[in-house]
Amino acid sequence: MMERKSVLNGGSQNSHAKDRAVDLDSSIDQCIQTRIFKIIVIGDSNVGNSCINFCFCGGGREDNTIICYMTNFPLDTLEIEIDDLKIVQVWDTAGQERFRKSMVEHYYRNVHAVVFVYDVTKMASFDNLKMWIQECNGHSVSPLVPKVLVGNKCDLIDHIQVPSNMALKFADAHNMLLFETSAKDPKESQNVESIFMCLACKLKAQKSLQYRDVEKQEGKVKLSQGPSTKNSCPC
Ligand SMILES: Nc1nc2c(ncn2[C@@H]2O[C@H](COP(=O)(O)OP(=O)(O)OP(=O)(O)O)[C@@H](O)[C@H]2O)c(=O)[nH]1
Repeated sequence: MMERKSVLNGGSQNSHAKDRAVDLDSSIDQCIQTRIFKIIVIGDSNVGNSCINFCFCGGGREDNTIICYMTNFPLDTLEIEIDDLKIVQVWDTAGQERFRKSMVEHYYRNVHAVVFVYDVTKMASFDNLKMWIQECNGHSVSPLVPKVLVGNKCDLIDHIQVPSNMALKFADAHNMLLFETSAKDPKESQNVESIFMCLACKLKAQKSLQYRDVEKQEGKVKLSQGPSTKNSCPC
């Protein structure tokens, strides 16, 4: 919260001045609250990117701390609000290669977090992760940008080709957390949620750091976040 004392002190100020000060405060607060993060979901066509997004968005959430809605053009976009964060998640549409290539620059620009997805029943989709990581790095996505690895379709237990320990090794080597999920099995939907909650946590932590930087640089406008009272980070 922004410190308000310096603006509101001075008993002779009339109520209009106070109202203006409060307006200023709330517009700054609003500015903070609508900070937008862009998360991209990358992986071979058919691994389940869209289903994962839909599962998270439409998965029958009982609380109302997360609000999400989708648009379809030019890319599918999912907006998620978590506490005071607004997260924008964008993913490839229908695996259309021609479309993807023409949008690729736009896709990677100003990204805040990356989710790499493979299909646990298709070794090729796991092998191709190297190519996706290369493409991501080739578009100057900073190593500091949080990245997670998701093995989807783990409900198809009789068809699993990518063993967990192999995926874990890969995730470790690339400094990522691994989530094994199913966008189809409701019992696994918690894991889908954990992916985005984990990223939200990381992004929130980064945001706190940025606030402290502002605090240091600008003595007058003091932006700081109080310590979190509950830790809902699943990672
Ligand atoms: N069994 C199972 N099927 C899944 C799962 N997730 C997705 N699918 C199915 O896999 C197929 C592809 O899912 P999509 O979400 O469209 O995959 P995508 O990665 O978005 O594919 P593109 O749109 O081509 O990029 C669909 O038939 C889904 O129903 C899962 O967790 N388990």
